[in-house]
Amino acid sequence: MTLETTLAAIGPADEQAMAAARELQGRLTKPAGSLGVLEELSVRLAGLAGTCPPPMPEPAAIAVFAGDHGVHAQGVTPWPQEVTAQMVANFIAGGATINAFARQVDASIMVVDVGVKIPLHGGENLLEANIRRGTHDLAVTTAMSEDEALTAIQVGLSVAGALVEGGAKCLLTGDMGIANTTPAAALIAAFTGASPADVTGRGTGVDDETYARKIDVITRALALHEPDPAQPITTLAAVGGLEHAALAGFILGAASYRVPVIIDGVIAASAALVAAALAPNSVAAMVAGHRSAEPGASVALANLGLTPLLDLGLRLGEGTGAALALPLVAAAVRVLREVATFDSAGVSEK
Ligand SMILES: Cc1cc2ncn([C@H]3O[C@H](COP(=O)(O)O)[C@@H](O)[C@H]3O)c2cc1C
Ligand SMILES: O=C(O)c1cccnc1
Repeated sequence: MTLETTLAAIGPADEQAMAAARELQGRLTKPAGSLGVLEELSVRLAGLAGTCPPPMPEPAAIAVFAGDHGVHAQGVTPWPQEVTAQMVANFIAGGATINAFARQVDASIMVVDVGVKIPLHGGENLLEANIRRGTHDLAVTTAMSEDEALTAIQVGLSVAGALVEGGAKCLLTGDMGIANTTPAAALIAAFTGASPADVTGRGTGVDDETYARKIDVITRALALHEPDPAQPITTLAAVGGLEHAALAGFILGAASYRVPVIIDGVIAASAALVAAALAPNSVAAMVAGHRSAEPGASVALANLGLTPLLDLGLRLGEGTGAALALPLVAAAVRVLREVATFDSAGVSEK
């Protein structure tokens, strides 16, 4: 699928299926509204699937998109860039937190190299789709060309397509890329109009000095590029990252198949803003897994009108918050599929 045909395929939520889900929730053997956010989620998932009840989000597939960042040169993170490649090797070996969580929730993991600096070697769950070995420094020039951003989006679209065609009923976003909270914050500032100070966080846990430098780097980048949110690809190319671009494509791909996509933390949330700017209806496919400790994530989710399911103070990325939210998404659907109605169970109504 090309980006153009994908965008054209992303329609609005099905109002009839949503009305049916709302009506069914009111007949199930529990006080109406008593499942709070999960009821709203079930209604949204019915609207996405175009049927009530919607399918269970199983099997679920996580895609971890990895890339490096030229802005690392500005000293926005204490970690060396080679950690990106080393962590990709860890994902392939099954030893990272996301591997443990994926096993916990029975989701598959695919790792996609879209921009890692150091060449990676094999592994059956590694997709080698490197576009360039790290972006340029967004504080001094555009991070990537628009062609490169489009190619990365295309990789994300293809990965979503392959996973859904392979049977996945729910997609989960994952990321790995030392320094990638900086382009994420820059994208969130560019698309929401929020100030750099309000969207910049401490990423892997940077000290006060690095934190102040990060805000300054993002402020300078926005002054240099003057990104226009009405030009999403130009904005993405100027201040984004290759994994952010691929994630935007992945989210759009899920939306075009009308399959839910669980948004993880701040990197995925920034990519979700790109996706929404390209196809506003894609928001119907997005489920916010959790509220990352990165302040930009909350700004982005509020802008998208999404309520995060979990709030655990997570600030890891990799897809960890999305994985932990998966059982809640499944539970929300299971209610519509399995809970008896007052009528069928012979329970008296008020
Ligand atoms: C060992 C390690 C494992 C990680 N797994 C995810 N991240 C997360 O932290 C990085 C972003 O934070 P910053 O912008 O501060 O560099 C990304 O790689 C993200 O996926 C990790 C970071 C480290 C160090
Ligand atoms: O919210 C995230 O995704 C996140 C936060 C800190 C570091 N890396 C990722």
